[in-house]
Order: sequence, then structure tokens, then C-alpha cells
Amino acid sequence: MQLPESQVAVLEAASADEATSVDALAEATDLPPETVTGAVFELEDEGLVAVDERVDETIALTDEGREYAAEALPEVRLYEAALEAGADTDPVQMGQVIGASGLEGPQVDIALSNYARKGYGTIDSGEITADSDADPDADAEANALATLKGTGETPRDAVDVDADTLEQLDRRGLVGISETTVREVTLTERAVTELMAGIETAETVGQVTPELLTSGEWEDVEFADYNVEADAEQFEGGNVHILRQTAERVKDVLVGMGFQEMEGPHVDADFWINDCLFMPQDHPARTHWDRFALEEPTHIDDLPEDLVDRVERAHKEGVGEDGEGYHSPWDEDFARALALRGHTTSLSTRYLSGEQIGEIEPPARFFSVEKVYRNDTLDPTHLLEFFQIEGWVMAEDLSVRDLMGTFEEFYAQFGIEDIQFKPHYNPYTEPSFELFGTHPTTGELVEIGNSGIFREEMLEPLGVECDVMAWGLALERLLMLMYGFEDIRDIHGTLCDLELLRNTEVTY
Ligand SMILES: N[C@@H](Cc1ccccc1)C(=O)O
Repeated sequence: MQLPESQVAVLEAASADEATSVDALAEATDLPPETVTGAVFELEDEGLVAVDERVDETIALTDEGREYAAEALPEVRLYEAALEAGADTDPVQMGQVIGASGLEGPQVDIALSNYARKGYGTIDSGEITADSDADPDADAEANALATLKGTGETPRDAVDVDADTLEQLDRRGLVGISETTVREVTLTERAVTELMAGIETAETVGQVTPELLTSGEWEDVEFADYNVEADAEQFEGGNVHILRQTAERVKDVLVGMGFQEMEGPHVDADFWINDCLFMPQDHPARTHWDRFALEEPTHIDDLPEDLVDRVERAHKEGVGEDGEGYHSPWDEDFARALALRGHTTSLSTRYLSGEQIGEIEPPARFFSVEKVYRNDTLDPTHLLEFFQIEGWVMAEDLSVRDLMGTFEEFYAQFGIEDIQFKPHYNPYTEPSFELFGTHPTTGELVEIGNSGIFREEMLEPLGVECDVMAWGLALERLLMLMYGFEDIRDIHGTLCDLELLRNTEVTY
């Protein structure tokens, strides 16, 4: 019998009485594990070896886990500081205990969120108590960290920690659990017989080289078969972020629906962001808490004078015979102030006014998929910046049916078929609708956008004489519905879930 060199080496290193792992074979033969795995599959096909497969779990401390194993868990440090401060007799001011504990940055939150859960005491309206019966020496998580301290990747079976504690440590990101497939190989009777009869090494070539080609030798050599099922080393190459991929897909879909792309500044005058949208200057969203103002420069230089006059008049007197304005002061200097745009509707006002690319004739459709900035509180569905899918359609006669139909057509392209609408209020649209979709795993309704038909008070000063329906949709929320993640921070920023970003398949 003739076999390629690597298969012969594996047969000679394996045994008929005892199972040998691929790693052990790789070591014994001095071949890379991938080559051994390939050879093992070939030999299995030929009935020369039996392969036993199992999945092994190994456990290792993460960097954070190692840190706490060396120092103490943040909640234990908090407990010790609380005891020190006498919180076992009377509640103590939280700030004082945190200061004394030496905990800093994110560790403070970590300590607080585990403190009460583990019965170290209570935290209530800024005060902390310590339960004198609590015993840090009996803290299962701390003891598990101590057990794992100083070990590297350790087989699950060899780690003396109960399943619940391990799960908790995994959830806290203090241990990493990885799975590996272990293959063990035993020689079959046939292999033993063949080995006794003697197996010759067939010279096979695994790879065509320039030398083989130029010398013409390739014509005579025997090539090794490819095994497309063999395990290969895993490569983690660069990848376009799923948010960017989806933004591109949204653009393609909208272009396919006949839309043209708008562009414009991230920092803009409040005039374009708010005043042109008939947003009163005393609207709560226009206070300094909600906007990111610019320190330098603070104001825009150029605004079209005629337009400023018409917008001012609409704010003060309203539009049309029965028009009503806001009867509140309107200040041009306030309108000139610069800020990071809180919505991309500033692009729509620039385009609709004719200032950006000249007069636009109906029918026309425009969109953008761009960043906007808001001073929100960070939580699973809010960030300080996100991507807005802005869009509008200008035509002679538009109704709510056109608006709803457009959304249904748009979202259906992403497999989302159950959009719901809720009446809403915007100073610049009438009627207005919020859009909701259903989260694929939690089943909760998620707000995905805001829309409406622009009011006369907005369109008339801009010089638009026909109907315009418009919207702003959140790209990140669309992603949530498509891929089922629950926290926006899984895809953005320092806490992002690399597994999710690497493995999510974006389909066109
Ligand atoms: N500007 C709105 C979206 C919107 C745009 C155009 C019309 C109606 C609503 C928002 O950011 O929520």
C-alpha cells in the first residue's frame, strides 16, 4: 500500500490500543495540527483509523478577572470600606465610603451593582449600610477567582467551581469559556495489518510552486487530494462594520426607490436646524441642555436675508389668512448660533429652500443617511450620536397613505413587515406619526422613527408650493430589528460585542 507522507507519519504515531489526540499526533510527527487533521480525515475515509470527536470546554480568567483575583472584587472592597466607616451600625453617606474604598471609574458601578445582590448590605437614597453577618471569605465568586488565579486555559472538568458561580463570572466578563473540538484517533484492524505488510510513502505535492511550473516537473508529480472538510486555522480579518454595511444597503434601497442623496454640514446654524422647521425659539429642545453648541465659531456668517425675513414673519404672524404665529420674540442672532445638528432635517430645509442645489421641481425625492448628535442619557437604546435615515418626497398631492405605503415598501426590503404607526406631534408636520417595529427576540415594540407631512408654516417661507412628506428614521434601531441585539452599545464604542460584529452576516 502507498500513502502520502503525512498519512504514513500519522499511522506510525497512532496506536490500536489507545486513542491519541490530534495535538499529541502533531507533536509526535512534527507536523502542523491542520496537516494532521487533514491526514486523519483521509485515513478515516480509507478505513485505517477510527476518529472520536468531543467538545472540550476550557476556562481562563480575563484581564479584569485577573485584576480582581489579585486585589479583591470591587463589591468586597466597598463592603470593607463600609464596615470601616461603621455602616454596620448606622447608614453612611455613599460618597464617603466610595472615597475611602479607593474604587475608581467603572469599578464604582460594578461594586454598586453587585453589593446588594450578594447581601453585603443596602444602598438607598445615597446612603449605604453594611450587613455585619456577610462574610467576604464565603463569597463564591471571590473564591472561584482565587481558585483560578495563576492558572491559564484550564479544562472545565479540572476547575472546582460550581456551574452557577461560573455562569455569573462569565456574565461579569471575569472568565472566558472557550470550546474546542478534540479529535482522538485509534488505528483500525486494517491499519494494523497494512502496517505489518509495510506501507510505502508516496511522494505527493501539496502545493504548486513557480519552480514546479517553470521546470515542467508538475507534469510528473502526484498531487495530494484536497480535503475541504478539514479544520483550518481561524482567521479574523478586517471587516466592514455592520452599521456601515447596513447604511450602504439603506442607501442602495432608497436609490432603487428613486431617491437622490443630500449632503451638508454636521455643524449648522440653528436657523437651518430649527427655525426653518417652524420650531419656536423657546421650544424646550432648543435650550442649552439639549444641544451641543460650538465654542468657536459661535455663529454662522451667511444666511439668506429674504429667507430669514420670511421665516421670522411665519414665526411671528403665521402663514395664510387664518395664520397664527407664536406671538413670542424671534431673534436673528439666536438663529445664527452654531451647533451639532440634532437631526438631519437641517439638510432637508437647506435643500427645500433652494439654497443648496437651486430650486427643486416636483416630483422629487431626497434622502440622507448621516450622523446626528443629541444630549441624551446613555442607555440600551440611546447614544449621544446616531445615524438618521432622513427622507422626503415632494409632489402635487400627497396623503398619509403615501407616507405609510413608502415605509411599508422600505422596511419590507429588510424583512420587516409589521410596522405600526402612532399619532404624534412635531411643530413642523401635520399630521405626524411615530413608527414602531417589533423586536425579534424580546417581542417589545421599538420606536424606529418619526414622520409627517410638512406644514404650510414651514413650507411657505421656504418657497415650496406643493406637498412634502418627510421622515427621520434611526439606522441603529433598524439594525436592532434586523439582527436582534438588545443594547445599542453592543455595536458601538468600547463595550461593543466583537463576536457579534465579527459573525453577523449582512445579507443583500
Ligand atoms: N426630525 C425628526 C424626524 C422627522 C423628519 C421630517 C419630518 C418628520 C419628522 C426627528 O429627528 O425625530
